[in-house]
Amino acid sequence: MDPIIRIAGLSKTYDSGHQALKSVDLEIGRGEIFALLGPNGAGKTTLIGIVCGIVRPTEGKVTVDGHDIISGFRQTRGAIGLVPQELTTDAFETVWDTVSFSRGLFGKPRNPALIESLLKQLSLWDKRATKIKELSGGMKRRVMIAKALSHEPRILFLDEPSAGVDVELRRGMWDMVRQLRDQGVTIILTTHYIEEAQEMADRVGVISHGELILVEETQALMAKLGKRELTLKLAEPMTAIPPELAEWPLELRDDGNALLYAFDANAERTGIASLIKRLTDLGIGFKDLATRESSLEDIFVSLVHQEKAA
Ligand SMILES: Nc1ncnc2c1ncn2[C@@H]1O[C@H](COP(=O)(O)OP(=O)(O)OP(=O)(O)O)[C@@H](O)[C@H]1O
Repeated sequence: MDPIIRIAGLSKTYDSGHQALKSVDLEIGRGEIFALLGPNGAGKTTLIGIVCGIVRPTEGKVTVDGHDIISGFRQTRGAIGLVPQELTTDAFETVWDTVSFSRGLFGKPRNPALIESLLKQLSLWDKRATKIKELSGGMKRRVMIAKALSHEPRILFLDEPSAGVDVELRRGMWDMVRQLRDQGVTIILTTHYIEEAQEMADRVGVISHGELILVEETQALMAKLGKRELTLKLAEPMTAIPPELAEWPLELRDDGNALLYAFDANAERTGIASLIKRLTDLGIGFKDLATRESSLEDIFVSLVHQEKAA
């Protein structure tokens, strides 16, 4: 991996005494899409804020494209586009003006052709003369993306890009993020929509209580921790799982109309054949049977749960 961002021993304690980050080490590869997952208050925004030079670290070192974020602030901030969680833009400005102005803030010469192509790519071209306050929430969010891209950054941070965005727009945004990656932009996103990470990210990092508890390639993580689930639709509903089935970790679902069995797909013996034989012996009939792979969401929930328990 050729890292574009290197984070080493990064800690942050706010003036309140709250430790939001605990010795985080992380490298982000050039041109990758990296998703940072974690429950509310885990420290994601703090981490992004530090890399972008908005929050001062308490300890540790961060470099962006070889430049230190503190001594080389101008170079590092210029390389980064940030789409914050909160919409921060002047409500009375037009789309065109606000995006053009953002470019100027980075000391870049005017480039109307670039602004035009950004607005077209983000389906904002026909809104270019509209005031921000007259836009829908999803449009405002796209304006924030256009602003963040206006100075042609090599790295884009998206903090909760899908919050409050409908499904169709979300898909459109994912396409745009992939296009940017194809153009060589490195993308780091935080998300609560695990599906978003599963769909887009090359790697995911899980942060909990300020600690980075896991960093892994998305596909490898799914393969390693992934479980499969077998659902048996019962011919007759059940009120309780019979004791004769105690050796399988079963759950009743769908008001007793279905039995769920989670198994390790990589194990030599899945236990399915013996379960079905036992059900037949007990005269328990089923109408249908289906298996499904667990999602990144299941994996994430169990990881954070395990960490809490520890
Ligand atoms: N300026 C601040 N002063 C004191 N504490 C802060 C400050 N900013 C954030 N915190 C605390 O630091 C912790 C991490 O916050 P942060 O915003 O980084 O979390 P997050 O993972 O981005 O959460 P969310 O998913 O809710 O955005 C939280 O407990 C938060 O209350």
